[in-house]
Formats: sequence, structure tokens, C-alpha cells
Amino acid sequence: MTIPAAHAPRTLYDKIWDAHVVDRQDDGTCLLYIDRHLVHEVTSPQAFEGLRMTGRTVRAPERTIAVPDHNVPTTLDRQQGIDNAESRIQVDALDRNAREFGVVYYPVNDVRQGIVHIVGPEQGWTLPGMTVVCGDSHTATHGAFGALAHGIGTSEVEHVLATQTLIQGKSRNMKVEITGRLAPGVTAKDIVLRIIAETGTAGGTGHVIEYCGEAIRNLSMEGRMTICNMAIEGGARAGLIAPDEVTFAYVQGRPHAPKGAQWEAAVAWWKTLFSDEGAQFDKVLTIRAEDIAPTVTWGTSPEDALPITATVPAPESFAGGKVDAARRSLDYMGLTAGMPLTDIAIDAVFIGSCTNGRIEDLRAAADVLRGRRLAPGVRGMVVPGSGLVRAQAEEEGLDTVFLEAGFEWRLAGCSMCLGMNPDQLKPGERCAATSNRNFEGRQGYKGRTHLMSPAMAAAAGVTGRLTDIRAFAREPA
Ligand SMILES: CC(C)[C@H](C(=O)O)[C@@H](O)C(=O)O
Ligand code: SF4
Repeated sequence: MTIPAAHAPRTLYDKIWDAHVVDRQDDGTCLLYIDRHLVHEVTSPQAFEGLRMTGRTVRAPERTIAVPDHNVPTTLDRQQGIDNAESRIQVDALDRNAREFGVVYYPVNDVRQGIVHIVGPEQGWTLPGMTVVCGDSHTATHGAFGALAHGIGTSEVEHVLATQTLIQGKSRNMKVEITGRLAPGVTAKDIVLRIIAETGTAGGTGHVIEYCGEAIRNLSMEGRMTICNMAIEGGARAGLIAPDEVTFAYVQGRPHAPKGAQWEAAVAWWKTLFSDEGAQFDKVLTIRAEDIAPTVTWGTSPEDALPITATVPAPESFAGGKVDAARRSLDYMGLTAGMPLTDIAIDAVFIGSCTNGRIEDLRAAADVLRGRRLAPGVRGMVVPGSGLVRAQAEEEGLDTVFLEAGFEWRLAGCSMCLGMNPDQLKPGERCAATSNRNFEGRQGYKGRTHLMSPAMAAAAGVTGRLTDIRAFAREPA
């Protein structure tokens, strides 16, 4: 029996896509309606300039949300302004553009300012079933709500500003299922590092990944955002998680979430947003949660990830082109094959970013640090993902825990995730980081990055070495 097209089982991705098609060309290319356009200062100046030069306006300013994050200083004196000219020009341009074009705007001195991917969900701009775009690759984060969230380039930013639509070809469907339950000490970050270690950074190329399975269902929204945030590091166009009661509870009551009868109607629709029984995926990966260990990266690509109990791999153990890449990675990272990962000494700890800069991440780090101190010679920085995350942490006394442990307690921004502001590693410095990219120079010229969960980064700070949180948790503070 052939199932009529209208009733053919569809994936979550298919459903959101279909609901947003404005126009379809013969070759399948579509014009999609965009529900939310998030804007930061790095990828928007030319786009606004393009509008200005052609006398156009922003089509839907009430759906356009601007916030500076990459270049802002995170020190308490940041109202004094930005020293670096390039950074200052970008932040000033956003300020001028946001006001001139009348978009929603959280300036640097607003308590709601923060990393764009933390602010969107926090304010209730990001909702299930929406299309969300931003001139930023980690827009995938918003997929945690069951929203189709794409990173776009600057010319596309201009197109969306002007038309509230985006030209897109449809990606293929990929399913990543995490069955069973996570062991103690294992977090969303470990799941996603493990996934990328298995698929490689190109494994998701041309696909939208839907993450599902018991271990995903059991994650908080914070954990789900950590997973979707790194979909892009696995090469995918976007990551998605079907919305459920956890999602609705997170969204309800947020400033821009629907209210009253609109809320009821919205939830009724959101409940239809899941992949139908029998829906076809082009690619499937299944991992047992029980098999996932606390995971860290050893190299200069997010796929260079291993359980903390492993040793630094020998380049010859890889196949093809990866042999040279691994050799170069080890050289850059200053590591020797065969060395236990837990022998790697660190100089710095960075807790923050759109991957792990939310309140739960800060709580997890503080739980490890309570009554403990950074190892001698190790410097640490906690950078909340938004002003509201910072305020919440202070209400819970987490700032005191961090300060007593010897960490700096900063204002919100991207900070040392990519060091576009003064928060950078010095050449040769090695950092336990909760961010998402360990590329050469990512956190500062010749800086060395090991990616891991907030609890693992905190534990590394205390011992001065990469540390297995499971063994650490048994030691008295
Ligand atoms: C600056 C911006 C365009 C970039 C991105 O697209 O991801 C940044 O956020 C990053 O994480 O490298
Ligand atoms: S926190 Fe890092 S990954 Fe996230 S948007 Fe900022 S620079 Fe990009």
C-alpha cells in the first residue's frame, strides 16, 4: 500500500520545514519564513550597512533581537569602554544599527545582555517549532527546543533583515539515539564529545541531526542546549530535540513566551512536533549511555576526544590523512603519544561560553569547587553566559564559591571561548575549557585547549591536571 503523501510519516525536521515554506523552486530550493533573527556585533555591521545603502528597512524588527557578546570586555570596569579599536567599532555599530532600525536590543549595560544563544532561550524568544537564524555557527543551540535553527552568513543576515525569509536547500535527516541512562559524573557535554568522536567533524555534513533516546529525554533544557550547540562541530546544518514537558516547563512564564489562550494553543501545536513512527532517516547512529565516560579532547579538533581514562593516541594509530593531522595536533598541543590524559598539567580553567555558560553549568562547577581551591599557579575564570545567569548565581552564593576557590568572577560575554576581547591564553598556556572549539589559537595565540564538562574543568583546576571527576568526587574537600 502506498501511503498518500499528506500522510507519509515525517521527521521533526520535515514538519518544521513544511510549516515555513513560502515558496518552492523546481530544484527543491525553498524560501523559508524566519520566526526569529538573532543578531550580534561581529556578523551584522555590513548587513545593516547594505540596508542603509539601498534605503531598505528591517522587515520585522519585533522578531529581530540584537545583543553584543563576542567583543565585550568581561571585567567589572567595562563601562569605561573598549580599548581595542576593531572591537569597539563593531560594538558601537551594533548599538547604532539596533537603535536606528528599531530592533529588540539588549545593550552591554542591560542585565539581560549575554551570549546571543543564551539570551534567546532565556527571554523566551526561542520557542518550539520556530525557524531561528543568526549569523553565527552555534545557532544550532536553539534546536534544543525543537526549533529549526541555522547559522547564516553576513549576506544572508542582510537578506533576513530585509525580507524575514531565507533561501535554503533541504538537508538530509540523521538520527542520533542515546539509549539508556548516563553513569554518575557523565554529562551532556560528554555525550556530545563522544558523538563527535564517533562521527568525526564531517559526519553530519549535509544533515540535520535529531537527537533522541532515553538519555536525551532525561536531560534538562540546559543539557539539551549543550548537545545541540555542538551539532555544528559534528558538521551538521542544525541539531534538533523534540519538545516535551521539560521544554514547555522551561519556556512557560519567560518574558516573550505566549500567555493565556495563546499558550494553550501553542502547546497543542508543539505536542505534534516529533518524528512520526516509521519516518525515514538517511543516517542513524546509536550509542548506549552506559558506554559514555567523562570525555576530554587531546588535539585541535573537537573530534579528537577520548575517555579521561585513555592515553594520548599515537598518530600512526589513525588512518589516511588523519596521521599527519594528529602529528601536527600533538606537536601544537605539546603532548607525547602514550601519556595518560590524567597526567596533562594545565595552566588555566575557563568556565563559560554558549556551550556551558548557563546556571546549571555554574552550579555543577561550584559543587566541585566548594571548600576547595585552584592548584598553585593555575588561573581560573568563570564567565556567566548572561547578566541574568550571573545574577542567579549570585543569589545562590556561587560567586562566593568561585572567588574563594581563587577564580575570577566575570561579567557576561563570549570571553575566552574565542578571545575576541582581552580574555586570552598566553602562548603555550594550556586550558581546561567548557567551550566548544579547540582549534589552534582559538583561545589566544598558541594557546592550548582541552574541551570538557564544567565539573571536569573545575576538578582539573583543583588538581592542576586533567582529572577523572568520578575518582575526584570520592576525595574529601
Ligand atoms: C564570530 C562568529 C561568526 C563565530 C561563529 O560563527 O561561530 C563565533 O561565534 C565562534 O564561535 O567561532
Ligand atoms: S560563546 Fe563561543 S561559540 Fe558561543 S557564540 Fe560566543 S564565540 Fe561563538
